Order: sequence, then structure tokens, then C-alpha cells
Amino acid sequence: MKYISTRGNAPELSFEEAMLTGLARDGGLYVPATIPRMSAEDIAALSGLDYEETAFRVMRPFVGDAFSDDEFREIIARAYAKFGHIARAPLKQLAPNHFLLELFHGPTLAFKDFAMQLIGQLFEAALERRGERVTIVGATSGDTGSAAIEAFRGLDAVDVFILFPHGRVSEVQRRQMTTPEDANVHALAVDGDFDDCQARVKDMFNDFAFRDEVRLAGVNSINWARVLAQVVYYFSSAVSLGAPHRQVSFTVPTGNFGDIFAGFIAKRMGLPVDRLVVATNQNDILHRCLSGQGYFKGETQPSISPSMDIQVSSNFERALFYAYGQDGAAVTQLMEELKSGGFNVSQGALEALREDFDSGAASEEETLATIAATLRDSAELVCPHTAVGIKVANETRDPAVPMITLSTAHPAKFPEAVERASGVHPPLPPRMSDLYDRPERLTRIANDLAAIEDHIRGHIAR
Ligand SMILES: Cc1ncc(COP(=O)(O)O)c(C=O)c1O
Ligand SMILES: N[C@@H](CCOP(=O)(O)O)C(=O)O
Repeated sequence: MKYISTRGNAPELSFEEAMLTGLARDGGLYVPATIPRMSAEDIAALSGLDYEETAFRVMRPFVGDAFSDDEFREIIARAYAKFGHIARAPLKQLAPNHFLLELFHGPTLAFKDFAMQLIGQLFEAALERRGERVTIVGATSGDTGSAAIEAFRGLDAVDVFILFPHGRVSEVQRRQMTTPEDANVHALAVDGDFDDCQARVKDMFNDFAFRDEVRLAGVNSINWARVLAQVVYYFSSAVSLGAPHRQVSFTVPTGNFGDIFAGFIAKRMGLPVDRLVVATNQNDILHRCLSGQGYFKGETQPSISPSMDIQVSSNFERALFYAYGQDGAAVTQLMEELKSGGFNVSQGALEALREDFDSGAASEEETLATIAATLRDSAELVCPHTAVGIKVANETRDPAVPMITLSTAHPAKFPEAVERASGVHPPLPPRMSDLYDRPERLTRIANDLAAIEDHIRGHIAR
């Protein structure tokens, strides 16, 4: 299995190389050269398997010879051992033909743990075999950072630097990043928004001298392995509702487009998915784009679903690559135009996107009202991101097709908003009950590439 860049001008890499490389050297994102198919029989055979075996069967064709079957099975087993639910990703019924896929039973209470726990194990195995060490940099609007820190803390072969927007993540998210004591963990509070953090991470990858000096690696969803791990729960949930004999749809609270892009890959692999619905908060660039208004950046508006406060949606580049018929030059041109504000999507590409994706958005008031209504009508307390998904699912879904809305974080990560909406204060799980008492350690830093690179140079263990 080879991986190619969405911009068509970077070396083809193996799974392991693509995973350790992160961003392609032409600035693009790696995707598999061909997407492996699973037959209806292969999908039917997943019925009744546990999550780990499903993960093995779904991901195996993408991994090539990077790991033996036994090694890969052991890695998967270790990755999900710390999850607090035997099903890993349980489904709950919200209403007739509307289901919630709970993705917050991992160590940091958000869906990011599914991929991050796995790639922590994959990195450790690959780096040990190669005798190498890397410097991981990541940008976060709250959840990726805590999941990455949890997955990589204490590893000898890795230093991990997480850039988060100062003052724009929830207190629980910030404390999850700033309270680990491990010397290889570095939380950087950047004076800017998430898009600034993500842009600085990409700048570091595009600064080849720095990239090679510190042996940079990335764990944002620019990393293909992040997307791959998230494909699994589309299969596990659809199969438990009757796939391949029955179609299902998914609504996905969306920011950086990584999670929903994993759904697109599942569909391309042969999973019978009817619609993939993009649900955004008031930062609705993706909804506007899919509604035919072009992809034009605005000012990021802080919201009660802060993890989705994103304007430049990194993985949308991968969707565009397929919508433009895998034309790397066309994608390169669009990304150039994005630097000066945005671009219009061609009619053909828009039609291609709409074959798979619907979209909708939720305002702040609608998000709060949905949290309250979901508690009242279904006895489920949901986080604001999940509420965005439920609101959009209710507006767009076909009642005849089962709709699975992804529940992306535990409500206790966003207690103020949840309590404001519902009057209920969601408690943290007992294992985290001292989170508010632990000392914090962070560095406040300017939104400045040179300052961030200097800080990293000065803090890595060489
Ligand atoms: C809780 C939560 N929901 C939804 C999202 C959106 O996911 P994606 O960026 O993959 O679209 C994020 C962050 O990415 C998140 O942390
Ligand atoms: N919402 C994310 C933003 C970064 O997303 P990623 O999936 O590209 O790593 C977060 O919580 O940090």
C-alpha cells in the first residue's frame, strides 16, 4: 500500500513512513493511492466481533507490511485497553431510527482517543524498531491536544509540543494538557486562535531545515493514521444496525473534517452509507461551502462548542482531492487561493461533494436548546458538539434510514455550557476528580513561528 500527496508533488510513502512524516513535503496531505474495498461478505463477517477484531480487519489492508498480523493485533489490544466501556464505541437509541454513537469512553473523554491511543502504540513500536526519536508538534482547539499528551507522555523516543489558543479552550481541556508532570510534555498557550496554531504547525513542517533538525512528526489529522483509526467505528456501528444488508447515515459534528472524512473512506471501502452530514457550529465555513457559497475564511467566533471553532478545515483538502478527480495541481491551486482568503469550488466538484455530503449548522441558542431537549426527550446529557450534531441530524435525516449521530465528547469536558442549558452539572469520572487540584505547567507564547521554533529547540531532549 502506497500513500500519495493531495498536491501530487511529494514522494510516495509506505504506511509507516506516511505516519512518521505527517505533512507531505509539498504541503499536501497523504491519502492511500487506492482505497481497499471490503465485500458485502467481509462486512457481514464483522457482525458479532469485538471492537478490536473489527479494527484489525478494517485497518489491516492500509497498513501493508509495516507490522505483522500478531504485532498489529497486540498494538490494537493495548490501544483500547484503557477504554471505560467494553463495547469501546457503544450505540444508544435517541429516538426511532436515530442513534448516538458514544465516542467518549477513552482516557481523555473525547473521540480523539480512538486514533491517538492507537498511534501512540504505533509510533512507539516503529520508533523502537528504527532506533529513532521524534519531536511531535500538534495544534489543538482542546481535544486533540489532551488526547495526544495522554498517548505520548512518558515515552523516551518522543517530545510532544501542543499549541492551543490561549483562553479559548474549556478549563477541563486546558487542565488535561497542563497538569501531566512528564518531562516530555510541553503545553504552549498561543496568543491567537486555533487556525493560527494549525497554521504555525504547518509552517514548521514547511520549514525543512527546522523539520529535519528536530525530526518533526505530526499527530493532527494531517496524519493519515489518525483518519484511518476513525474509519473503524463507522463499520462497527453500521454493522450493529444491520449493514451490509441495510443502509445507514451519519451526522458528524465537524471542525477540521477529519472525523467525517473517515466516514467517506468507510463508504469508499464499501460500507453502505447513504448520507454523511456535516454539522457545524456558528463557524460554518463548511456548511456555506457545501451550500454553494464557496470556501471563504471569516473571523473565528468563539462558541460553546470550542473544539469546532475552526475556519480552515485541514482535511477538507482530502475531500477536494477526490472531488477534483485526484488532480493534485487543482488542489495546489485552491490552496494557493486560500492563502488570500478563499476559493470557489467548481460546479463539477461541488456536485461530487454533494453525492456524499449534506450539511447544516447550529447557532449557540439552538445548541443550548438541543442539550435541554435531548435531556428532556431522551434522558441523555450531551456535550455541545454532540448537540450541534443532533440538531442538524434532526433537520436533515430521512426517517426511513437509520441515522447515527457521533457523540464526540463527554459533557463533563464542557460543564458550564451543559449546566447553562440543562441545569445539570456533569461530574468528571472519579479517576479525574482531582483535575482541578493538580498544579498546571504551561508556556504562554506569541503567535510567531520563530519564537515557537526557538522554544522547541530549547526544550527537546537531544
Ligand atoms: C468534541 C469534538 N467534536 C467534534 C470535533 C470535530 O472533529 P473534526 O475536526 O475531525 O471535524 C472536534 C475536534 O476536532 C472535537 O474535539
Ligand atoms: N477539534 C480539534 C482540532 C484539531 O483537530 P485534528 O483532528 O486535526 O487533530 C481539537 O480538539 O484539537
